[in-house]
Amino acid sequence: MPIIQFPKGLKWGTATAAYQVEGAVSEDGRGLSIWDTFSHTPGKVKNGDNGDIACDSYHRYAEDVDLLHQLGVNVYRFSVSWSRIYPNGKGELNPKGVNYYHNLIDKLLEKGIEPMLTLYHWDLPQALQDDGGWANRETIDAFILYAKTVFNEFNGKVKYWQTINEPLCAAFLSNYQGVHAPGFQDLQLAVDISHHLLLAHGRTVRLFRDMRVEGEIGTATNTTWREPFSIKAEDMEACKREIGLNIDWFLDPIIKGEYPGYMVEWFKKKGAELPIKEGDLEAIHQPIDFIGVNYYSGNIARYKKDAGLLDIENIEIDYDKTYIEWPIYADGLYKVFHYLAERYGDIPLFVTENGACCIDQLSEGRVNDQDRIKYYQQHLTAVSRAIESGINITGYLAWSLLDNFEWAEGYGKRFGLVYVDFHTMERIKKDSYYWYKKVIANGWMEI
Ligand SMILES: CCOCCOc1ccc(-c2cn(C[C@@H]3NC[C@@H](O)[C@H]3O)nn2)cc1
Repeated sequence: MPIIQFPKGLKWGTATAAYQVEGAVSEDGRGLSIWDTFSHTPGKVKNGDNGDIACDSYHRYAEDVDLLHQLGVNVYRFSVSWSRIYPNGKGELNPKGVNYYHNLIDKLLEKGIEPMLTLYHWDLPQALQDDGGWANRETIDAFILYAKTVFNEFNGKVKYWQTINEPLCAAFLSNYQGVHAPGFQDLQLAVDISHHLLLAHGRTVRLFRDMRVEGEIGTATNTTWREPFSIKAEDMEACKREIGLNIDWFLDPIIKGEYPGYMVEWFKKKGAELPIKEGDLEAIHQPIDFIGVNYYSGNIARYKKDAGLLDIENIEIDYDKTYIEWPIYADGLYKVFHYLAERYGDIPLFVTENGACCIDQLSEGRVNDQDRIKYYQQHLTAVSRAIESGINITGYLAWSLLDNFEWAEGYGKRFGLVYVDFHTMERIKKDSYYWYKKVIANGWMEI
């Protein structure tokens, strides 16, 4: 059996997000978020699922940290619920909310696990949405107040920070496709919000530097790969647009100080223009310490007139797919790494999400998820190939520690290394948990 070796200094961990695991949505002063509103709106989430209880991690965080400790990780990525800290998004601070995250972080540090804190993982306080949400530039000011509070509270304890998780989803799935909260379907709105999210990111990084907060700050970027069906220019351009919307649209302004011209023109053709004001690009263009890479899937694709936002169609050849219907395309992750390095230079890349949704059958207290193990083997091989090729990859976080609330898909789509019985909240380690534990302990894997 071939052995794939990983560098000794590679960080290993898992990731979750507040609304997907915490529950306790009305406890200890937490205010409503847009995902509370959205998930309680009939027809928005499969099976009418919502995050009211989720994995009950608000009450079971010590148990979750024990699972992390037994797994042997050295990093745990979680997000802070903005509306636990500021129930109305701004104004009165909620000390019980702050205290919850001190307890979680202290428990992690006690077990020798580095917290990676995501400031925004899609759960905008509903009170701010009522004032226009991310479409309103004043929401950026509220975010800066919230970020300043979090920096002040956890500086010195937290060493890894991420600003906004997957701005593509927060802008376009939420305001163009309408499949995520708050559920609008307006391209100009989505483009405006993508710009405001980048402004919030840039001003937060500036604040982080001005406050001399300890540690490193970075992004959490959606990434994907599209291999052109042919070398025809129209096919190659279509694939560039899909990759470009995920990566270039969000990372070019941060790292290059400008939007990708070909995408600006594309959106203009579709009737949407960027709301750039004097000084915006300078505010966004702040040096970051790492690019957070979130990767799940890729495909072969070709140009198709008027197909979706980008005039592109996937060629559904018989790739194996995960249970959420995403093709398994590990070579795409390898291509993404090289794309990022060629476009942005040697900025450290930290895989902050990668994982598989599988049909997890619990039988006699065991989940034999060989399909998930195979997915991880394939994608960790891509990580090793890239490192061997000289790409600066510093960490890898599996999505996710726990089965959790997978947004509009609800609880039926399980990504966890740990199975959660959502009736009893019992946590049951899957076979992939034991496999990942061994990879972390050994620093190598068999394929
Ligand atoms: C305009 C074109 O737009 C099409 C993009 O369509 C999608 C759909 C879904 C995703 C998607 C979903 N996930 C999993 C979550 N990541 C964060 C964590 O909370 C996980 O639950 N990652 N990416 C990306 C893009």
